[in-house]
Amino acid sequence: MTLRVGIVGATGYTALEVARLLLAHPEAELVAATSRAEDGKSIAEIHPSLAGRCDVPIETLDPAALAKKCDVVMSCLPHGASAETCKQLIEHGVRVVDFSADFRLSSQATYEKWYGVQHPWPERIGKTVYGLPEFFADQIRDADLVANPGCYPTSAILPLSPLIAKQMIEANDIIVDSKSGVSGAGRSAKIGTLYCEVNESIAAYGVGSHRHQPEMADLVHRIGGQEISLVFTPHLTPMDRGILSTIYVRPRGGTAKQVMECWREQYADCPFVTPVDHLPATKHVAGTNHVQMTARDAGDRIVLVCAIDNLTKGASGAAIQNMNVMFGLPQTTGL
Ligand SMILES: NC(=O)C1=CN([C@@H]2O[C@H](COP(=O)(O)OP(=O)(O)OC[C@H]3O[C@@H](n4cnc5c(N)ncnc54)[C@H](OP(=O)(O)O)[C@@H]3O)[C@@H](O)[C@H]2O)C=CC1
Ligand SMILES: CC(=O)N[C@@H](CCC(=O)OP(=O)(O)O)C(=O)O
Repeated sequence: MTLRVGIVGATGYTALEVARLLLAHPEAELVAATSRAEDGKSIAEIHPSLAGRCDVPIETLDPAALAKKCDVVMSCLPHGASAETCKQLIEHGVRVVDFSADFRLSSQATYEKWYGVQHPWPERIGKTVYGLPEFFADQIRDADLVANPGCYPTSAILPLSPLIAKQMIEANDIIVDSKSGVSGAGRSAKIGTLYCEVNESIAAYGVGSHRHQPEMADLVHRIGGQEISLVFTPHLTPMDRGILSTIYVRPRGGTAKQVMECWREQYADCPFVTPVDHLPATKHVAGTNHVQMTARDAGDRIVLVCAIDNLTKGASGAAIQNMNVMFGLPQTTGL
């Protein structure tokens, strides 16, 4: 039976990436798409790269109607708005992958501090599985709601967690320096993402205050069993898509070679995570769900370098991977 997939927030970049990936998925099909602004158009009118390949109409569907049409809904909404929609969809019996940060953290207080809003459904905080099948596939399988990871956190949690779990690095001395393509900021116009602002320029932002810092710390703690403290600095770079994270850690006696061995053992059965000998670049993973990472000795530190595509493994590819796990398909189906 073909899985019927719906998208809420169909005008955005992650929605386009879900639609693109579903075109190649042999067991799932996009059947419904909603938006507040573009009711009555087809999804290909909003995303011209889909022309001739996908003509799903964009409709105003209430959660009950959407739930009836779908086996799973991708909630591609911003944080805050997403939680309320997810709640209503689940109450109407459909399973949901939430792209926002609303259910990723394990504490309501941390969410409200970093996001500056009251949580609309606090009962589910700490009771929603984090959508990283590399660690949580068993819980994802039966979940009604999956909190799809943030893009930057994916690029830090995957390299760091096994090293913390094995106590190979100092837990309180970690620097995550990340660069992202502009699609990470979403499709709606903001001055900081205009061509003239980002072209031929790289800039740091959110220094010491970016909301992905607590997500990285929370998840590495949950997976690795040890509290960590880290500094995270994101940068906006003049490319469409991709994230490169350069992570500075202090080894507890080991070497980069041992880090690579640890990763190779940890991710041996994970089809999308590849420790590589070369220095990964965003181009090596662009448009794919793959994660490449490597480690190098550098004085009294080890430097970890991890590349992902923010729209694929950082968002929509991960969501399809999660959907596959939820419905008993191989993780790689359609990816
Ligand atoms: N871009 C990326 O690389 C990543 C994004 N994410 C997360 O995925 C989600 C979607 O991101 P992305 O596609 O980039 O975002 P976009 O800004 O491109 O699209 C978001 C969509 O949500 C709808 N929307 C916006 N505000 C509201 C609101 N208040 N209530 C209801 N609907 C609203 C809009 O549709 P309309 O106005 O037509 O209703 C819009 O199409 C966000 O939570 C984002 O943080 C996660 C990882 C990576
Ligand atoms: C380049 C850029 O602006 N990136 C976004 C992160 C996108 C993302 O993953 O955001 P959520 O955690 O909200 O889902 C940012 O820094 O806000």
